[in-house]
Amino acid sequence: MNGLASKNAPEIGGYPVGTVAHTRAPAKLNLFLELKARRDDGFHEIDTVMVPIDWCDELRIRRSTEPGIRLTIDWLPSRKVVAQRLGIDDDPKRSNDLLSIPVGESNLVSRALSRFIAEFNIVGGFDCELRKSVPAGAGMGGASSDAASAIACAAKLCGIDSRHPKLMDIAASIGSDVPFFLGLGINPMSAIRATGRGECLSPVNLAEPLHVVVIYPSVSLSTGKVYAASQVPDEPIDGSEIVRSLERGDLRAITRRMINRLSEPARILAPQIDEIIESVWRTSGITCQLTGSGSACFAIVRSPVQARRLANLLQATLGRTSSAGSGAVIVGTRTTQVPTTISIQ
Ligand SMILES: C[C@@](CO)(OP(=O)(O)O)[C@H](O)COP(=O)(O)OP(=O)(O)OC[C@H]1O[C@@H](n2ccc(N)nc2=O)[C@H](O)[C@@H]1O
Ligand SMILES: Nc1ncnc2c1ncn2[C@@H]1O[C@H](COP(=O)(O)OP(=O)(O)O)[C@@H](O)[C@H]1O
Repeated sequence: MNGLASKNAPEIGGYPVGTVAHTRAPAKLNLFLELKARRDDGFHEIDTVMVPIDWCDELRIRRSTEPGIRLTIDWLPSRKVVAQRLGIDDDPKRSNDLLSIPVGESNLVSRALSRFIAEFNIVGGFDCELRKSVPAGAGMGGASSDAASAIACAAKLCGIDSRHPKLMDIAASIGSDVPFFLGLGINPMSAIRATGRGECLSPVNLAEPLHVVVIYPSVSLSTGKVYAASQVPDEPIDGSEIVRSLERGDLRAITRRMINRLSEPARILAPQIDEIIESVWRTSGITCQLTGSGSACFAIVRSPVQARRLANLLQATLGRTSSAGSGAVIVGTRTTQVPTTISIQ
């Protein structure tokens, strides 16, 4: 028990009941993603280089005496505004899948916290407020990042060391990308190379932050379906070259070495991706690439000013030309770090 416990609060380890941990859960981009082999357990051996970016969900977790997890979800700045940007109906009854985030055990926040409670024999439970900003099914790892943030907040609230090895086990059991967002043992870092099924991590020191424009069309893709439609190449490309370019800060070389082996299956499942890539090229002459299993794409630019300019240009063009007749969320942002700060209230 630490010295912050109030006199009347039940002592169940860590901070007292009622304490709230608040954090921002960043999205990620895959600058490089190669498939090395298909495994017998249904997963693929991959070689990927990921960067966390400053486009974040917000998560507040409160310790409670009541067992179990209670989760509420809302969109930032509001469901209505996000629906407008995507050119979709915001009425949950006539709903579309794009804004429907599962509550209950299929939400990775709930799943991660349930595992956490079981692993550490925690007395009581957690009340969670998740405010989504990162689109789902975008290849930006929103759900994985939320889960990692939930684990990190719960550990802090319960007085468990952030480097406790069980936290990594819980993370890996929730999803291949969750260990990356937990940032364990590589604290703090700006990029990471992940191998295995995504859980073997080694830090990459970016020479300088990268400025990016991210474009999310009104379509979400299932990671499992995209992997299922993918092909492992006969001669996979190695990620070491792009790692060297990132560490040198050579933007031209970085852009030249970016690849995503999941692009092909994702483009077949969602033709909007081609439209985005072509539109960015036509507008700016800059290479645009899919992140993860899609559907979001990104372009690396030289400065925040160029990011703003390109984002504005794309906002005008993509809305008009989209074959789906719908909008897109376009954000100019930059790389950030994981893990992010957790504040205690
Ligand atoms: C493609 C990537 C690239 O960073 O990101 P996203 O597009 O999901 O953000 C990841 O490999 C996704 O990791 P994650 O989203 O955690 O996937 P998981 O829940 O572990 O797996 C979902 C499904 O994708 C397939 N899968 C996932 C990871 C992997 N290395 N090989 C696979 O074949 C499996 O069929 C698995 O059942
Ligand atoms: N906290 C969460 N936020 C968003 N989606 C979630 C969450 N928990 C579970 N999901 C489910 O996981 C799916 C994939 O989530 P996400 O990580 O956003 O996509 P991706 O794997 O493409 O990066 C969503 O479509 C949704 O059904």
